[in-house]
Amino acid sequence: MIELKNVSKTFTLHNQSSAVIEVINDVSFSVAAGECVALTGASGAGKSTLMRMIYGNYLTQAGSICIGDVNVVQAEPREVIALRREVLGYVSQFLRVVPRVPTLDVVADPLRALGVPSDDAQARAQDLLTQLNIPQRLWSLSPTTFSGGEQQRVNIARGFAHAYPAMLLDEPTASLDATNREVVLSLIEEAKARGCAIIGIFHDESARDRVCNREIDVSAFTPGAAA
Ligand SMILES: Nc1ncnc2c1ncn2[C@@H]1O[C@H](COP(=O)(O)OP(=O)(O)OP(=O)(O)O)[C@@H](O)[C@H]1O
Repeated sequence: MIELKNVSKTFTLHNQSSAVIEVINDVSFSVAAGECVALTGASGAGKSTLMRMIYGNYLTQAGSICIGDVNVVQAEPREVIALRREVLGYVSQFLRVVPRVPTLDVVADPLRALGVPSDDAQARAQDLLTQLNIPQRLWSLSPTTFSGGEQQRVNIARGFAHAYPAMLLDEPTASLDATNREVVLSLIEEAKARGCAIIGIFHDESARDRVCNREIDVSAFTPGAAA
């Protein structure tokens, strides 16, 4: 479902004498439907950079990154937008929302964008918010004033609303209490069971051991670090 072939990345710092930093050199791996793969490696190894490349936020200088039949490296912006709407979900650590949109709509909107009837989208959003212990009195409010943990849970609810065939998870259990961490791990297990291919960064080792089928140590592809 997700296939990286000979992927490399450099950053050029235009404001610092055009210094070129090589971050990732020649990564190849694939993730099958129903599999969860953890990206590991020391801080600065390039885990987040690789996730952003897969999501199409960062340019990739060499190689191919295929999600289904779309190569993100060469895709047109409109193809990347369609891919993100239908195929590739991304749960980052932080919620980014339009101000004044109620929490229920924040969670239901990805489904409505896919043409799911509004009532069904709302029912799914209510179910996820209930599972993630967001009190009903907060559903009609914008999450912009919510606590950090509440915002993270709204973000997870939104990320899991649609049954994406592939997902990227950046520290999905960070700063959650034990009860909500358990809910998130169950959502990941459910996604795997329905065939979702997942790549995640998990600093929480026991979470990683529980949901991930294997690990890829990104430091092995960091120029200079492997020596
Ligand atoms: N936009 C950028 N411009 C220049 N260099 C960058 C940029 N983003 C990341 N880097 C560099 O790429 C390297 C990898 O960073 P990255 O954030 O991917 O590491 P990481 O493995 O996710 O680290 P952590 O576990 O600390 O989050 C670092 O040396 C970082 O300074």
